[in-house]
Amino acid sequence: MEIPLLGFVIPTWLVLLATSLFLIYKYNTRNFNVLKDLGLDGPKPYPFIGTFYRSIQSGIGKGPQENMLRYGKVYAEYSGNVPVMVVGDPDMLKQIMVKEFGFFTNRRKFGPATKPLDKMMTILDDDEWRNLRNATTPAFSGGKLRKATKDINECAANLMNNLGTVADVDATFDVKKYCGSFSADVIARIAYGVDMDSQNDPDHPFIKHMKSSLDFSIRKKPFFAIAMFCPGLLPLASKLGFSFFEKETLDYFTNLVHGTIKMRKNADAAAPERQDFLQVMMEAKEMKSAKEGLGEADDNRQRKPLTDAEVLSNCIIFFFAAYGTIGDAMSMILYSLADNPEVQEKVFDEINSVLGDSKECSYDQVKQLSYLSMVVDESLRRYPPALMVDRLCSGDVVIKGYKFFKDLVVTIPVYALHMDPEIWPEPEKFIPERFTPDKKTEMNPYNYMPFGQGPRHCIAMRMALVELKVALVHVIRNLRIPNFTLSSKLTIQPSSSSGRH
Ligand code: HEM
Repeated sequence: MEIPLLGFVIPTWLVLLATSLFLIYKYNTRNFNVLKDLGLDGPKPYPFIGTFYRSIQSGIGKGPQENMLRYGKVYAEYSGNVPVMVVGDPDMLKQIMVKEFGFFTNRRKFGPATKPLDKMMTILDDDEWRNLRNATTPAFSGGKLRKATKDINECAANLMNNLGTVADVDATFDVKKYCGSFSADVIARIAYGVDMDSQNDPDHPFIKHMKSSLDFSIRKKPFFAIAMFCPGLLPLASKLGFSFFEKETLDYFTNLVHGTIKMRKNADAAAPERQDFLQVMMEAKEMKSAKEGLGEADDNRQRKPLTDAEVLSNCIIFFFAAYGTIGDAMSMILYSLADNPEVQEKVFDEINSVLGDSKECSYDQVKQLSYLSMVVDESLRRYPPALMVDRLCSGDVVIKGYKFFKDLVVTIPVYALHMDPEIWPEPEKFIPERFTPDKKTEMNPYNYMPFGQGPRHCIAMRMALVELKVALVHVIRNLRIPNFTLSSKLTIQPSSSSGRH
């Protein structure tokens, strides 16, 4: 059949195709005025990809940095066709992350959650999240961390020995792999009581699975590209079997966790009771410790027992969270020290004066390393492992004249905040003195948030900081780092040639 139009005869299939394309286009761009109507400016969105092309052009962290300079501290982005309000204004962030937390408790979802990761703390909502966070917070108390410092020291000594050994035979090597393994060994020991030693075995299945999980190239992770460009297609992609993680990887971690739980249950009843993360989770499942150690997010609601799925999901996610973030943070601190030899020397001197002859760094000594602390803070400012965090709005609320509505995604551009020249003069420069104790007291915490902010900030923040500092104590005390390229290849001079002992 053919349709006459303006003197031309057009085949029906062509008319149907054009109409379908037009309707798809209209459907896909239907939200493009939502934020404009609320008075927000931003880069021009395109059908299907929204404004994500800006991040591809400039880098995931740098896109918002450039946009903030151009459109101001509150502006509009589109993730595919999903409206996203980017907020870099510290007063508004205080409202969103703390004062109006009730409206911004949850995070954005990237597609349907799949087993065994469907109950991870990072993606749970509202009361389910609160219950889990309250149950697990006691596992990260100061007392537990103090006890764990011995294990952290042993893993850090192992890291230093491995870096020293590899530096003797190989001028350049991938430092992130070693730092990530260090962190994985720490979490395996202090959270699950397992002596994993992935550092000494580069072919350890843990490392293989972790590396493949954290490879976000489009070839390896088409699901990631779909999540960024066309989030609307995620349910379909999920049904077609696409996922962030390979099945083999999830099976590996499931077996690892189940094996550890089984071992723990079969353990000698006379053995001293463990106090680690796994024990806290297992007790929360039995409701044994419901009364003690109420978490910071606790609002006295009825505590519910954790389910098997919650225990499994969260045991797995802790490995992922620890490997990627600590590996990134530690590599970038070592890079900063190599790039600033005078800072490295100062850190070296401070470590020696605080530790004296002691081989290990105690929890109290960690607190005395004030210059090292400034170095870590500055490196996390300059190179935050999490470039942005987000919140999902659950209802209508007005903050500083801006209207937020249900299901609006709010992005907090951490990297852009940390690189704002109004707050951090010469932001590209590595200057630990930005974080002297006095300056830290005066600082607006909503301009600096490598671990997020408010009740949903990183649950392991204190542990991560102790881990990083203890690892640095062992490495810097014994090895000099003269060279480091940003392709994450580090050159280290071992103690024999550097004169460090
Ligand atoms: C340098 C290391 C680390 C950095 C920079 C980091 C950063 C972050 C950030 C930015 C968030 C989001 C906070 C927010 O939304 O306000 C987060 C959440 C989280 N992190 Fe970390 N993290 C680190 C290490 C770790 C480690 C070692 C673990 C586990 C042992 C961990 C477990 C988690 C969990 C479970 C959450 C979700 C908290 C919730 O939703 O309540 N992180 N982290």
